[in-house]
Amino acid sequence: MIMTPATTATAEKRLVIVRHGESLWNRENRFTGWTDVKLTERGRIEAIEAARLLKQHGYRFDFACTSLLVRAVHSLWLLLDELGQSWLPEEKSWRLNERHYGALEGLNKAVTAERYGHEQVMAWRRGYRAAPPPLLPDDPRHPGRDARYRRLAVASQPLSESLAATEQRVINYWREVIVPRLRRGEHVLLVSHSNVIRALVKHLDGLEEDALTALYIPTGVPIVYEFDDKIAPRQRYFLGDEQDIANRIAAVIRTGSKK
Ligand SMILES: O=C(O)[C@@H](CO)OP(=O)(O)O
Repeated sequence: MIMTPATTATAEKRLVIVRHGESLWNRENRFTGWTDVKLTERGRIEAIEAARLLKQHGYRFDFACTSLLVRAVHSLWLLLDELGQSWLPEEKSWRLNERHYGALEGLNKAVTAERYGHEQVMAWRRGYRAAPPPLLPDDPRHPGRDARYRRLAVASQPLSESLAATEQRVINYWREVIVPRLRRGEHVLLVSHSNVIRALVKHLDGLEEDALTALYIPTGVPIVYEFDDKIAPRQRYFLGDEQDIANRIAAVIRTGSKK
């Protein structure tokens, strides 16, 4: 992904993607997935700082979307508040939820690597086809037991997801909700999760599966996409200070080793 200064805040068809700020389980280095974990104070500040950067460069939005998980919802609300756009129409969708990490949710990533081996854990975390071990059908964390997923068809309630499966639902959302709005010239803000953003970037940039192992998404850094009339990406860049972004990416790469 290239990095350029934001000189085109008024581009006609634009999507800005922000990964939610640090969550309690990001801090503790635990697999999170569909577990609904709150932001840390640092995570709240990251969301506010992302909004300040957008504001400073003149970004405004017509529509915002996020997942059904509070770390993303609260990040969006903090962003909109700081942008002075809390009135914006917004939509929450399970399709923008983090990848379901199955039976790994709650486990420390470094401890899991000791138990299953580093290679296996990296295949689950950064590979494309490997799905983590699923939840058992009677697990109290089964999505069917959670009120927010009650209207979701049983076949769509995951017990674990590979990145490929995550990509499918994310692309459905992209095609059904975001593309029509971009075609109308709307500016869309999407606040979501690491693996949702990796899946969407793979799709938009036409990345090969192999390239995914090196694709890391820092928390709270706006990723800007500008599109042509056919909604093909014309430009994409991180917004912010290059060194700061490099440090944040390095911090994400280091996750996995902290107990
Ligand atoms: O635990 C998770 O839900 C995700 C994001 O924090 O982890 P990873 O980056 O390892 O895919």
